[in-house]
Amino acid sequence: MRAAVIVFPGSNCDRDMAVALREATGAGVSMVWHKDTALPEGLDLVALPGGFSFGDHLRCGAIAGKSPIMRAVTEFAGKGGHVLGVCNGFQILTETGLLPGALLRNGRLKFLCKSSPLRVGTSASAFTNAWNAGDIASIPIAHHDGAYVADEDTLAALKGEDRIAFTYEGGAPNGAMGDIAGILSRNRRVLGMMPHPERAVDPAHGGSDGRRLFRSLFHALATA
Ligand SMILES: NC(=O)CC[C@H](N)C(=O)O
Repeated sequence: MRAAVIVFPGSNCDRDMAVALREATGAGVSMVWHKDTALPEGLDLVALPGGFSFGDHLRCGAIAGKSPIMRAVTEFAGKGGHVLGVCNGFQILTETGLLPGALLRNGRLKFLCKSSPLRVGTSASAFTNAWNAGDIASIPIAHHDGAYVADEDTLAALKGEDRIAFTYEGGAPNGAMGDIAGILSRNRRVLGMMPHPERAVDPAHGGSDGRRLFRSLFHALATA
């Protein structure tokens, strides 16, 4: 399996993502600078990591969404490539239109940094196949703009097409509509999620529930 992690100025979870991918899937991981215009050949996955790209200026992910590499990422996704966006990565995916909706300021206007119980909405994706729908996973959140919003038609489509990958169990701490924590694209190959699975891959992290997401990717994408 071959993966690339895109690095923006202000990314702070890029190396954690690379370590999680290497350790939990055995993937070869390339770090790709946002000013690059092409991705390495033969990739199975592109990961957009969490952080504070461009200092969250304008809106979280807005400037990163216009980075030169995002054209190549959009092309990769257009050809059916798998893309994982975590936290700031999810914000970048909505800014580029690879996923619908937007992430707004948390309901109580506070930065939230804590472990968060999630309910798995579907096992039918490369990112979630190691869970059963309805399973509970504890994965940390760390964001100030995590309130997912979308119009009613989009919310109905996400629900009707089984594209809600994760919801916050017991209610969204950030005010997200439908308690949505993560969603899939229509072809199910792009996942955006606010919680950080790469921060929960080793018991030393305080929990390893996030490892299942990487094991899912391994099952779905590792060929050798
Ligand atoms: N951990 C992150 O990726 C944070 C994303 C963004 N800077 C926010 O605070 O909402």
